[in-house]
Amino acid sequence: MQSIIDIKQLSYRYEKDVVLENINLSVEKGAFLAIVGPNGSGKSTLLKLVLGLLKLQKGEIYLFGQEINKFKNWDKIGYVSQKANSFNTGFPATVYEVVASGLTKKLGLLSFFKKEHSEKVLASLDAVGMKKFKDRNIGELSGGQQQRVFIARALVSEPELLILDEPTVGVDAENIKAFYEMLDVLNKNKAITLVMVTHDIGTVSDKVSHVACLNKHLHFHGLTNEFEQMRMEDLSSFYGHDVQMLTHHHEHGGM
Ligand SMILES: Nc1ncnc2c1ncn2[C@@H]1O[C@H](COP(=O)(O)OP(=O)(O)OP(=O)(O)O)[C@@H](O)[C@H]1O
Repeated sequence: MQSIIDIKQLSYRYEKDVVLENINLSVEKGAFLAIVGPNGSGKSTLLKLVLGLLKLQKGEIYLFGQEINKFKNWDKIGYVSQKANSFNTGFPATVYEVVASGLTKKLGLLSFFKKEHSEKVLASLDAVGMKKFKDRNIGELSGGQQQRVFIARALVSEPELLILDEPTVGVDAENIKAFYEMLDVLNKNKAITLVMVTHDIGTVSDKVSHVACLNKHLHFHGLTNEFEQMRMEDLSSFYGHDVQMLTHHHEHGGM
C-alpha cells in the first residue's frame, strides 16, 4: 500500500516551547484519518509542517513517497483551512465564483475559462451537494454550506489528498451526519485520501477509518474501532477533562 504521508521522528519547537515531539505517523492511500487533540496540542503546527508552510527542524516528512523538501506536486494536495465562518453576508462572490477561483491558481488569472473548466466547477459542486446553490452569494449560506463550497473549491484541481482543518466547526449538529456522508463519498467513490484535524472528539464519525490522538506526542494511532474501544478514563486523562464521544453513529445499538 502506498504511503501518501510518512512522518518520521518529527519534533518541532517555537523558540523554547517544544510543541511536537518524536511524531511517527503514516497515512496510507485511501485512508480517512482524523487527528484529534485538545486546543494547543500541536495539530495546526503538524498540518503546517505537512503543507510545507513551516520549515522542518527535526525529523522527516515524505509526501507521495518523496522527501518534502524535494516535493513539487502540490497540485495533488487540497487544503481547506478553517474559514467557513469568516464570510459576512456582504461578501460579493457567488458560490460558482468561489469554486472557480480554485482553478485560477492553476490557469492564471487572465486565461480563458473554457467549457471544461466550467464542467469541473459544476462537478465539484455536485460532489459536495451544492450545485443548486451555484448562483447564490457565498455570504448568504450557512456555515456548513460554506464549508462544503470551500471543499468544492479544493476539489476543482482534482487532488489525491485533501486536508481539512476543523471542517465540522460551522456545521450544526443535525447536519454533521450528512456532512460525513459527503466526505465518505469523496473518500470511497473518488478515491481521495482524507486527513482532518479536530479538537472535538465528539464529532469523530464512524466514516473515519483511522484516528490519531495528538498532544505534543502521538498517544494513539490506529483504526477507528480500536479507538472506540479505548477506555473513557484514558481519553479523559489525554484531554485533561471528561470527554463525550461518538454520539452519532451505528443506527442500532451504538453509543
Ligand atoms: N507562531 C507561534 N509562535 C509561538 N508559539 C506558537 C505559535 N503557533 C502556535 N504556538 C503554540 O504552539 C502550541 C501548539 O499550537 P497549535 O496551533 O499547533 O495547536 P492546535 O492543536 O492546532 O490548537 P487549536 O486546536 O487551538 O487550533 C500552542 O501552545 C501554541 O500557543
